[in-house]
Amino acid sequence: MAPSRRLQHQGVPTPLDEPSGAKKRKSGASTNGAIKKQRKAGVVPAAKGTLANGKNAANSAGKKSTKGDFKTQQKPFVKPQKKAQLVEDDDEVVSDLSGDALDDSDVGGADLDGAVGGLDILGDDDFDSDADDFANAPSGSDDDVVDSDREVQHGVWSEDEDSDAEEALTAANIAGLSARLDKERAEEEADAEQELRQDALQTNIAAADLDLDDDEEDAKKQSMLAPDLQMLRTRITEAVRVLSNFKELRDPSRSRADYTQAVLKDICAYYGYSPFLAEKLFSLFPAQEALSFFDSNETPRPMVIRTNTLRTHRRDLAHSLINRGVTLEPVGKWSKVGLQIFESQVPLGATPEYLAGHYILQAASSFLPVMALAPQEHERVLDMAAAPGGKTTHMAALMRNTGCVFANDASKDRAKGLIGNIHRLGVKNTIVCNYSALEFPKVMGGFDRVLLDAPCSGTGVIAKDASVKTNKTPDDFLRLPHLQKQLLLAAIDSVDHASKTGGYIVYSTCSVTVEENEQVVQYALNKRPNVKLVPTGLVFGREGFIKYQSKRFHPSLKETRRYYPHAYNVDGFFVAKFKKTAPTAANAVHAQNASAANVSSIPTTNGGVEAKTKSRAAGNRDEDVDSEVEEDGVFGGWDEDEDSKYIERSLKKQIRRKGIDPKATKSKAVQSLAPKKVTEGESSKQADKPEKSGRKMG
Ligand SMILES: C[S@@+](CC[C@H](N)C(=O)[O-])C[C@H]1O[C@@H](n2cnc3c(N)ncnc32)[C@H](O)[C@@H]1O
Repeated sequence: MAPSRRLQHQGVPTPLDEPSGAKKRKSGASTNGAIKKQRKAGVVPAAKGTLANGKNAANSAGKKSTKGDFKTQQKPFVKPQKKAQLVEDDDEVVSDLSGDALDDSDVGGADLDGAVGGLDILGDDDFDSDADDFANAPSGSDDDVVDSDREVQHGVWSEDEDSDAEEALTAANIAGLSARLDKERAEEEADAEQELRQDALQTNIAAADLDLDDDEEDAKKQSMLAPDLQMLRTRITEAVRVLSNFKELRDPSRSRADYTQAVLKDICAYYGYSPFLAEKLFSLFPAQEALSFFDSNETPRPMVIRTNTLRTHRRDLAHSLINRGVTLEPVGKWSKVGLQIFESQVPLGATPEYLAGHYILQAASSFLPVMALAPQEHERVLDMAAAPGGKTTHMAALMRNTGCVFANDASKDRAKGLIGNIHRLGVKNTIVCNYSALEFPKVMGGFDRVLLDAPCSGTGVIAKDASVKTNKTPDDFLRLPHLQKQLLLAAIDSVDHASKTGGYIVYSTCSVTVEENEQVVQYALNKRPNVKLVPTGLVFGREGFIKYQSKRFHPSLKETRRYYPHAYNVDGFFVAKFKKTAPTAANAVHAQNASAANVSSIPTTNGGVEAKTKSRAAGNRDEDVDSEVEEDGVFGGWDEDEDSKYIERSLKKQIRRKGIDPKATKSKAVQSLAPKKVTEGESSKQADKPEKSGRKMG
């Protein structure tokens, strides 16, 4: 469904197209075409070998056939007689685009950009929903450059009169897109044929036997290549149909569990998930919707760029890029700064506009946490896990480079990318720091707002990294939530409840699991009665769960928002917004310090750094994990009754990681990190007020 999806605005709920998957896999040839197309789009294929024929079903969602779908869905294109008249009133735009703002020195120079661009543009292995890989941005024909004349360039594009302007822009681009799709289709057919030949060779069918001009032969070969896919899809569709109307359609000899088990087995084979993850994700939705979710994970999301309003206006950026042969349109009415890219003749990470910091490549759903946080001018804001800086730089733009953003990340390597983006985008109100965020608010507190865009399993961005399908274990869904809970408490404790303008915390992940989202939020509500959930202010998104399997969450969890690829055509995401109403109690701070001491950050390929739970009893992590499960109870709890001996040991390890010999500095270093006994008054000072002697900034 790639092309039709790509024409949808992101964020606007779209009707589900359930049987779409069934349409997708009519033949081996279309499957091959789909695989090829996804490779072009830079999608990482899932692990091979999950299917009986040795092919990877995971990334072959039959996009080829959707070319036809796209055409039939579109109204016949009529070339616009008049050039688009665009009108814009950009709230977020900084009106003064002075020479200073565009000063080359702010751009950070080619070296820096070159060094950093990799993180932002060429993607990184880590999980970061912002770091799209546009190096493979498809290049197309020349004939789709639309309206490069001055009338369009000097038009004004109004957000408030959005529909006209958006339609005009869309129409202006659609001709090029249509032509390009035709060309792509022809190319894909050629590719598909080529791949069919290769696949046949791999499956030991003699190349000489292949006569692809012969229809009968062709059909025979195809059925030899992909019979299992067709069978699996049919079985999945049928089981889902029964599960959706179980009373009426069930075979009386089979229970719901029988059907579910069977369909999960087929889902694992068809899409390439581990049984564990397939079940976890399947259980989030009704059966039919789960299928849509799995299907949508096979389709790359549209490329999106965020206009840097510190440097330019969206309309100007759009026109510059259109003139370079980029086909684009506004991402949707919900954002004033996003542009959705359909096609580009130039690598989007190397345009002059990119190098001058006029935009950043950023997934649409990554806008949402910052929009929910809504940082205000002149505030003091903390971004706890900031690299590579998509959200930090968005915050700085909303704050119009006033106030101060502390952009922290535990990974030094990723912090380099963060610094690069800050320079390239002309951000001047930000200080970068490199702590484990668990150390806040000890490092610094008293913030008006804090964003915790937490390290997570990435189950919302499987379309970008199919390895998640197989590389997540049950242990990950204990360790990550453990870290997320501790980070969230640290975020809460770092906020000034008495802030005149703020007092807010936003928690977000690019994961859709309940363990990493509602359970973490519920944990924070349990541990910090001085916060409450408030509306995110986001205009779309599904309500968070207040009930999931045997778990029950506080009714205010309805204020949180879930984002799904199949529902909104954006990466899977979760956003919760808290308001802090009072200082954190002294005993809670003490407990937090003790608990945090038992979580250390270790580098991983997933989000850069993640938690390693320290043994709380006998140095055995499994025991520790088990005990957490017991303590978790309904909401996922945490026991602060820690053994000081182990806390101290953990603190020493922290000191060692900082390159200090704990023996040499024993008393001082350990004392400086160890939780202090404080009175209630002192505690609130410590948690809610900034420390004057902040360490290691910049
Ligand atoms: C989802 S990414 C953040 C993406 C970022 N907010 C953005 O918009 O570009 C999660 C980040 O958390 C960082 N991280 C992991 N554990 C951390 C910790 N204990 N303290 C601070 N940062 C941590 C990782 O290095 C990673 O960069």
